[in-house]
Amino acid sequence: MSKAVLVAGGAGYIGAQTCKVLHQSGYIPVTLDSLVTGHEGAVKWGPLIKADLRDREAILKAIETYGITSAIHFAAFSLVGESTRDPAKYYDNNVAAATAFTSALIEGGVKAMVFSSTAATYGTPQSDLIPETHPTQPINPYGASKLAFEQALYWMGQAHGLKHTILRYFNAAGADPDGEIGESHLCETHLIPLMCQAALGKGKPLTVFGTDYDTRDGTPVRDYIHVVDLATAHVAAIERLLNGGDSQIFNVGTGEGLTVLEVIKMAEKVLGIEVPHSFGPRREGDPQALVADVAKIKSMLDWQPKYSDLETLIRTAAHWQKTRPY
Ligand SMILES: NC(=O)c1ccc[n+]([C@@H]2O[C@H](COP(=O)([O-])OP(=O)(O)OC[C@H]3O[C@@H](n4cnc5c(N)ncnc54)[C@H](O)[C@@H]3O)[C@@H](O)[C@H]2O)c1
Ligand SMILES: O=c1ccn([C@@H]2O[C@H](COP(=O)(O)OP(=O)(O)O[C@H]3O[C@H](CO)[C@@H](O)[C@H](O)[C@H]3O)[C@@H](O)[C@H]2O)c(=O)[nH]1
Repeated sequence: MSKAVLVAGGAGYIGAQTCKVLHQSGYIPVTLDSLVTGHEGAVKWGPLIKADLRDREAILKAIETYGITSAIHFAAFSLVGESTRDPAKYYDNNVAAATAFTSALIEGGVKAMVFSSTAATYGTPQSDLIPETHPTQPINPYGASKLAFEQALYWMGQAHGLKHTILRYFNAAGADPDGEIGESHLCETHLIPLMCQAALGKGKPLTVFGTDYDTRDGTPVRDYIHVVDLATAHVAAIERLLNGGDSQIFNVGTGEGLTVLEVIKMAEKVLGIEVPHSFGPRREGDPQALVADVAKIKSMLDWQPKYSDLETLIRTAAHWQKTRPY
């Protein structure tokens, strides 16, 4: 069994962390990334091939050079707001380029693939906990593009025998506990990094988007999952496929929901500093609550979150924001 895994998007936030955990688990992560939103400095645990998802020749050459038999696909655009303004950009990269990438993998004889999907495929939740069987009715082009590729992958798997695991992440957060890598998006929209930047005086005061939701304190509820726990879920998923496992969809979250104000209060306690914030209107497209039902991944992948308590999420995210080299 080859130990080399092709990681498309390995220079990004979640991809780089997964490369680190792959390396710690005895694999060789081979990153394929155009660096459109990623960072060369985040690729530390294996080679970097600077190429686009559509670069068939580069993909086939990588497969041959490193003896690759499995891949993880992180490379995508993922800004919900931008997707509503420019849906074609999202279908082009997240569906068309992803399909070209997968075709090249199949041509090169790759038999196993893990794909980064999202809770945004579900749309407005119809239950407190969202199981994988929940209806998928995305309410923005980003979620729709991820769902469209899930479906393309299903049919390509049926036609060509490509076994795949779809991981639907809830809210990725936190940073490498060793401080080597972390979240560094040029256009940052996520709560936890923006909150840490505000607290550390490195960014604008935070605006809390909406206080009139039907939740404990009026602010939206999310299921925050530490990036290291996400990374270990990918390694478990690839190992299951390499050991003959069938194609499956898994939620990746904690099963616990936290409001925006609970996150801010914990940050003030953990960091011992005030988070400057004000209250604004709801952000368009934000669902009231998104919390994963994680029974399936816990039983079938034998996976448990270890770093996703709110204190560790905030400590690691804040440490990264204080010291980050990129
Ligand atoms: N961050 C979250 O909370 C979250 C939640 C659910 C799902 N996801 C999914 O996880 C994946 C990774 O997210 P992230 O936050 O690490 O994003 P990121 O922007 O940090 O990483 C994406 C990486 O893919 C690369 N890339 C994009 N398009 C490419 C292309 N056509 N060819 C080659 N490389 C390309 C970028 O340069 C970047 O390094 C995405 O697919 C995203 O949709 C993220
Ligand atoms: O400046 C900010 C930023 C965010 N929020 C709130 O914080 C929560 C979390 O927001 P954010 O960190 O932007 O994440 P989400 O919008 O929930 O989306 C993330 O989580 C989804 C799955 O749950 C993924 O599909 C997306 O890719 C990923 O960005 C939401 O209630 C926002 O309204 C604020 O109040 N102020």
